[in-house]
Amino acid sequence: MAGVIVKICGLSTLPMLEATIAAGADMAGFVFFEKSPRHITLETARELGRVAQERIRKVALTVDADDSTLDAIVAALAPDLLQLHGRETRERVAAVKARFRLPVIKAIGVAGAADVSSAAAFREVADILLFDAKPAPNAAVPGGAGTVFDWELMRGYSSGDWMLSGGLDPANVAEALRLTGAPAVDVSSGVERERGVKDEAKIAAFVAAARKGGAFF
Ligand SMILES: O=C(O)c1ccccc1N[C@@H]1O[C@H](COP(=O)(O)O)[C@@H](O)[C@H]1O
Repeated sequence: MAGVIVKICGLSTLPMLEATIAAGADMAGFVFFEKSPRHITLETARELGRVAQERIRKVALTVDADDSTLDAIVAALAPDLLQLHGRETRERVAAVKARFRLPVIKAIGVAGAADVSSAAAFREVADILLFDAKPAPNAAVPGGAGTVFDWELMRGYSSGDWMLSGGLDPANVAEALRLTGAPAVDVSSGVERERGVKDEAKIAAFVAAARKGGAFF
C-alpha cells in the first residue's frame, strides 16, 4: 500500500524549505509568478534548489510562462517536475514536456462536474493532473487562495495520477482524502501563518494528517 504523496507549495525561504523536508513531505513547490506573494527570484531559486537537491522533489510552478522564462527557471532551480498553473492548452503542455523532458503537473480549475470531465483532454500530455478550485475569470493570481471546491466531484476519480488541492489544511486534509481517495495532495495557504509566510508547525501537522488520512487507501 503506497502512502499519499504530499506537496507543500510556495516555499520562499530556507527555514520554510527545511521545515518541509523535516516534516517528511515528498515535494517542495516554488512559485515563479510575480503577482504571487510566494514568488521567488532566480537567485533564490538557485540557493533553495541547491539545498533541496536529492532531499526532496522540487516542483517549479509557473503561470503561462514562455520558453525563455522556463529555460531560466529550469537552469536556476533544476526542478524534478514542472507545474503549469495557468491557461496552458493541451498543445502547450505537450510542447513544454517535449522541450524540458520533465514530468508535467497540469492544474485544472474545478467549479463543476464538466471541469473534471474536460480534464481528460490533458491526460495524454500531462503526467499528473492537479485539481484546484477554479479561480475567478479576473483573478490576478490563479491559485494559492485557500479556496475549497466541492470534493464530492472527485469522489471515486481514478483516471491516472492526480493531486487534490485548494483550501486544504491540517484540519481538513484527512476528510478530503477519505472522501476523494486522492493519491496526492498539495497545499499552500493552509500551512501559512499569514499570506506567503509558512508556519513550521502547520507544515508538520499537515504532513502528519495527510499520512494518517491517506492510510485508508
Ligand atoms: O501559491 C501561489 O501563490 C500560486 C500562484 C499561482 C498559481 C498557483 C498557486 N498555488 C497553487 O494553488 C493551489 C491551491 O493553493 P491553496 O492551498 O488553496 O493556497 C496549490 O496547488 C498551489 O500549488
